[in-house]
Amino acid sequence: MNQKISLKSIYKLLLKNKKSLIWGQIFTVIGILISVPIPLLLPLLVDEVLLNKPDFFVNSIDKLFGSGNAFYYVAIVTVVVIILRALHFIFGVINTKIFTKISKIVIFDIRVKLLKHLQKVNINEYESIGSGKIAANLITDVNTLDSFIVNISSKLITSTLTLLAVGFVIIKIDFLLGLMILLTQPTIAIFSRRIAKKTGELKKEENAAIEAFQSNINETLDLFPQIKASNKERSFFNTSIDKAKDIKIASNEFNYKSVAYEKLSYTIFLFAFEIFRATGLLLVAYSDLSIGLMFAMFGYIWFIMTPVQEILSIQYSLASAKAAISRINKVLELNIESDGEKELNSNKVDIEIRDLSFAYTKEKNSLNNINLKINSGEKVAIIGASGSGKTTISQLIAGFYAKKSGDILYNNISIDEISKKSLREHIFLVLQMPILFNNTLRFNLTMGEDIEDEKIIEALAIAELKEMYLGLKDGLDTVVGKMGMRLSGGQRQRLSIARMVLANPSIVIFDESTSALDVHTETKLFLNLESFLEDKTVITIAHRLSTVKNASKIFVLDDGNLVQSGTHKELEDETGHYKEFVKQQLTT
Ligand SMILES: Nc1ncnc2c1ncn2[C@@H]1O[C@H](COP(=O)(O)OP(=O)(O)OP(=O)(O)O)[C@@H](O)[C@H]1O
Repeated sequence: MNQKISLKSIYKLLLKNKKSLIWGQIFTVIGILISVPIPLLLPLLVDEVLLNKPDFFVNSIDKLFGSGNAFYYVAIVTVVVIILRALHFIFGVINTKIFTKISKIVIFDIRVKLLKHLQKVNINEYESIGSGKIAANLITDVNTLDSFIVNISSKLITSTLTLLAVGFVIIKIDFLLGLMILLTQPTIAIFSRRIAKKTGELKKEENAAIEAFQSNINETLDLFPQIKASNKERSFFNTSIDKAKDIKIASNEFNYKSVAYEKLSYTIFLFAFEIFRATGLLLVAYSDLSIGLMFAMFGYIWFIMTPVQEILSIQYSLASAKAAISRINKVLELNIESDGEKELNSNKVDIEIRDLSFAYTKEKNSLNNINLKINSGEKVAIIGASGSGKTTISQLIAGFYAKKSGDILYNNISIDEISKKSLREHIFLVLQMPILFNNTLRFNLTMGEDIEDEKIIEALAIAELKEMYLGLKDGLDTVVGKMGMRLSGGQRQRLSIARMVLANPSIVIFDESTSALDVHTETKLFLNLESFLEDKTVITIAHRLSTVKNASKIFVLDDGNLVQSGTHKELEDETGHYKEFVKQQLTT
């Protein structure tokens, strides 16, 4: 079972980069030590130079470089401040580089973990979440974790230490004003956050309106020909106009209110700032706070804004990280495909299905207690009404879905004990609607395997595609388009058959794989395939009597149950579904 992720496991992943983490923290502390005195330096010159009360700075400069006039002292301290700011910038960059790198390593580990898990997930489990959500987990949720990791690994420690250092300095300068600033700033920051949350809700509403419009317009444009054909363009476009109207309302609300809220929180900060300034002035007037230190205090009010905001933002970042972790874990919780170790060593594979049941959902079984045998080299057919379970049984034989109960045996080895890789090397499922990659014809035929062009063209000829291939300017390098859009349904089916020829499996399952072909092409195709399929086991799911008739065994499914089996001759006179099927075919 794949281990889920948690804050603890992320912490452990972070600790894997201990050395970098320690270096990062050392640079953090150096950066703080450099930055905290900055707001103090120039304001102190007010007292020491302008008000002529030389103290630590003037005395130190005199001792080190000799004495001078006001310009001389101000120039030296300004140069020092600029150097300190430059150093702070450099350490900040180094810090960001270290922590970003650590975070990217951790995030990469999480993505690999997810991808490795997905690779082994059961198809039915995978379908329960859907590709859209899985992609969102891999991209958005992992990105949320990324910013969380950067926040906790760098900002949390930097901000806390900065706040402690500044807190110490301002309380030391003046206890009352220092305490006031330390208590008021977070209160204002919390208030601003609340306001930001409201803005966030308005933004969400705007986004929802945009998404609704986007999905509506996408569908309308995708289905435009059908909409036109049913003379419904006016009603569809009116719905789009309504959705556009929703954007207008939501956008208007968000845009003006977000600016108003932002200005409100800034104004409240300015109120507090003015109160601090007034307190500072009074402290200068009625106590021993110097004018220079008062200015320094004003500087620290601005200075601590960032760390306070950052510490508060971690709380939100933590909440979104927790939500992202739980969504990512939903993917990691998906059951993985059972995989055995036994290999199918022979090209002759007998299949036996024993008491097999399967369900896509909890409510209903799609297959009930199926028992059947298919010997190596046999050509069998499966028929049944739509939804009777034909595709399901073929997918189970090919090992795509996990059975609910019973067993499938290949040369007497249970499906649970066989390696899925070995099983799929022996079985090829030719689907009715093959999915193609937005890649070249060559890639779609070989799936990236290195196969000589001659062999590929031979397979195309067997699949009755040579003529189409000869007409392609770029030959095998022609891009067939997303989902094979540039090929007709019949060409896609034949391409899948050519893929099967190249894969050369022992068992071939045709799941209505020639349904889009005309009878003439279908006949030619099966004539071409005859010698290729001679020694192979062939399971054909078909609706046409002509395809089924010559099978050595016909299995008839009805609502997930195997209701009849035998040859055409045996079944045609037997009362039951097959007789009905033959009658229906003859009348149509
Ligand atoms: N991915 C799925 N999730 C949930 N139910 C499914 C899924 N695929 C098929 N089913 C259901 O399982 C039952 C059997 O479907 P299956 O596709 O095997 O039928 P079929 O005989 O191949 O039908 P058709 O001839 O129309 O292709 C149906 O009731 C169908 O609705």
